[in-house]
Amino acid sequence: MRPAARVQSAIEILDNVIEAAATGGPPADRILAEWFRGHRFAGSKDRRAIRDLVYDAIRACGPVPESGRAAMLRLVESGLLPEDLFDGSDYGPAPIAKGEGAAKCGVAPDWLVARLAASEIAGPEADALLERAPLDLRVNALKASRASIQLPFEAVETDAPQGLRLPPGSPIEQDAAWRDGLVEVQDTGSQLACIAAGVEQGETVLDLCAGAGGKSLHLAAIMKNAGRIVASDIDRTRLSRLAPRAERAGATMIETRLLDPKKELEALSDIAGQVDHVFVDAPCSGTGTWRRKPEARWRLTPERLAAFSATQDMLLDLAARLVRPGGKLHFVTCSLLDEEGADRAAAFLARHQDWSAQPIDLPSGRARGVGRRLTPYHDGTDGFFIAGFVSP
Ligand SMILES: C[S@@+](CC[C@H](N)C(=O)[O-])C[C@H]1O[C@@H](n2cnc3c(N)ncnc32)[C@H](O)[C@@H]1O
Repeated sequence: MRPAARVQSAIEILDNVIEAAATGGPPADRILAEWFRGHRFAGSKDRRAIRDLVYDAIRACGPVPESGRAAMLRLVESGLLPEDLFDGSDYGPAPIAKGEGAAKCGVAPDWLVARLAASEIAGPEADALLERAPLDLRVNALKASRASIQLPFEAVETDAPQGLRLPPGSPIEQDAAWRDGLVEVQDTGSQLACIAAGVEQGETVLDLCAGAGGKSLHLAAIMKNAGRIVASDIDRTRLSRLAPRAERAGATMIETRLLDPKKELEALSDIAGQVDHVFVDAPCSGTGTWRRKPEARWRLTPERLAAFSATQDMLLDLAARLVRPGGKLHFVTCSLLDEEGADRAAAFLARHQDWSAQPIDLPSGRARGVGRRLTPYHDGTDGFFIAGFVSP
């Protein structure tokens, strides 16, 4: 494809990304994958170039752009794309009209920039939310160790005990080490959140919002497969991905429970008040993962954010009913907003005055309220908030 045709393709894809953000449609990576499936003539170099154009444009536009073309013009205005590619050629974009405006640049929509600033994420802390994320691995201690694993990529050790960082785009999923379950793709921040929980061998642990089990697998490795992990979620599709992953990883201690929304306690009533440690990796806005999903900031609204906070409160209260006397509860979100972090932890303690906060002992991050916060700028990880509580 000619460079101008690639730009026009990126414009069309961006139109779909913008529409999906407004209507709750698929994320950008799925829209790209679908477009490539329908346009087989695009070779691997075309695909890479188009993907880069789309993601560069998403990162460059703070508020939702009016159109894919306006988003692409933002790249021209910022000096990241030559103007002469808008040449009006066959399959290329029409020439830039006099006075035609580019979309607004910035970190996020204005309301969200203000909320981030109120949570002390501004300047370089805010800019770092849109950098490209590295590719982090966790060596699966059930099958291998960081000291002895051999990988065909240059890898550097991270702050997580079994963490490795590879050059972005390393095709790890084609490597035997990944296929045989010796390594898992897991951001360092996510690894540190599991380490911070301090689960121990022999315990009964509930991973209340387990999703596809990224953290359940890590908790099983920390516990050396000794004890019991109940992994629950309301999302059947995500939860169904856990069993094959656990098998690959050799994690034999995990059982899954599908929950009914609003009736979560019913499916967990047999372990209510008996769990040594409940881990709540709560659903959130994902402001800490914009490096991987930059279009997520176009999807968020003040109403959706308030709904996430309410769900987090509900899940924390539910978790408190499941923990045994003297047991522990850890609350984690991949958000940098206090309304999904320090404020939720403080509100929990205000509602449960007989519980106490447990300090988070980590080499990375900084104290935030009663918990700890990791940020892309300060820690080079996805953004996370982690708080711990002990039951009376
Ligand atoms: C941040 S994700 C979890 C990611 C997962 N722990 C991992 O490490 O891959 C949050 C999860 O919470 C789940 N969730 C949302 N509402 C829930 C509820 N009421 N009860 C349990 N899980 C819920 C979502 O389906 C989603 O999978």
